[in-house]
Amino acid sequence: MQSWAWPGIGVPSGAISHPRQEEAQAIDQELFNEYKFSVDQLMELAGLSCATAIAKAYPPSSFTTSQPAVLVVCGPGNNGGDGLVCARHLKMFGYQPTVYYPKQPSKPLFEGLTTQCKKMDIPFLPEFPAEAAFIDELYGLVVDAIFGFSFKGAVREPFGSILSTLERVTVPIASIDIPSGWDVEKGKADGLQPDMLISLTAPKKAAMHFTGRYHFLGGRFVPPALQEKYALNLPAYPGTDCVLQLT
Ligand SMILES: NC(=O)C1=CN([C@@H]2O[C@H](COP(=O)(O)OP(=O)(O)OC[C@H]3O[C@@H](n4cnc5c(N)ncnc54)[C@H](OP(=O)(O)O)[C@@H]3O)[C@@H](O)[C@H]2O)[C@H](O)CC1
Ligand SMILES: [K+]
Repeated sequence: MQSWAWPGIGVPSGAISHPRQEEAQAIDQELFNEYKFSVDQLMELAGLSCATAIAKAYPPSSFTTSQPAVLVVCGPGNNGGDGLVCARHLKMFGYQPTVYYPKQPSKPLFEGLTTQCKKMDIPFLPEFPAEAAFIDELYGLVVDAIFGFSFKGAVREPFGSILSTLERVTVPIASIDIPSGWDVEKGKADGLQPDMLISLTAPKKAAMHFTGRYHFLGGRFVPPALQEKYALNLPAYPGTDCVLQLT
């Protein structure tokens, strides 16, 4: 299909920008404070982008498990919220998602997203599988929605153990925004090495260290003036698509 841009968004001639951690957080804050988006709005678009990118890279027919079973691991912040939205859309798309959500914030946004998933018969695991082999046996894909662009420092439990198990799984991992455990700018050579990365808004600096097969851009909600202010130089999304394959 031919690519075209919405009026007002030029097709950039240079390379896509890779914001640093502080820039990514500043863009996020500006979307909320200056542009008056609500978190729920952007999270819905972010999570839908993730489910859409996953459906493009891993259609249900590509699964070798008896069902297109997906384990979605959610962290305590907004990256985890994107994971919950992604799980709900995956279910709508015909996948069988299961969620693991060990640190559930008592905030209406996350409680609402959790209820929505449960009412769609998406199971929540009470414990994380102890062995990577169990994950390989039961699921054809893992969605990593543990940490996004606010991750800092050494990983604290229970996420350290979860990440060390995920580092040993052999089924593909799709990371939302940042591979969890990675420094947002420097990456982590001995950390999780996902097969897919879905960068939201713009790929963060760490994305330059991504070596997996599929890199998608999602979160098609950044107004042109904000793209220009931060010189994001985003490529044009194809037609009305909410995702764009970068590699
Ligand atoms: N503009 C956009 O593109 C949008 C992106 N979205 C998604 O939001 C995340 C960023 O969300 P945020 O809530 O700011 O942060 P995180 O999800 O990355 O993580 C915050 C929580 O993680 C805990 N944390 C941080 N470091 C560690 C660590 N070393 N060990 C354990 N836990 C850690 C932190 O805990 P605290 O105790 O420090 O509070 C937080 O609980 C972005 O990446 C996108 O995925 C939005 O959905 C929409 C807009
Ligand atoms: K992540």
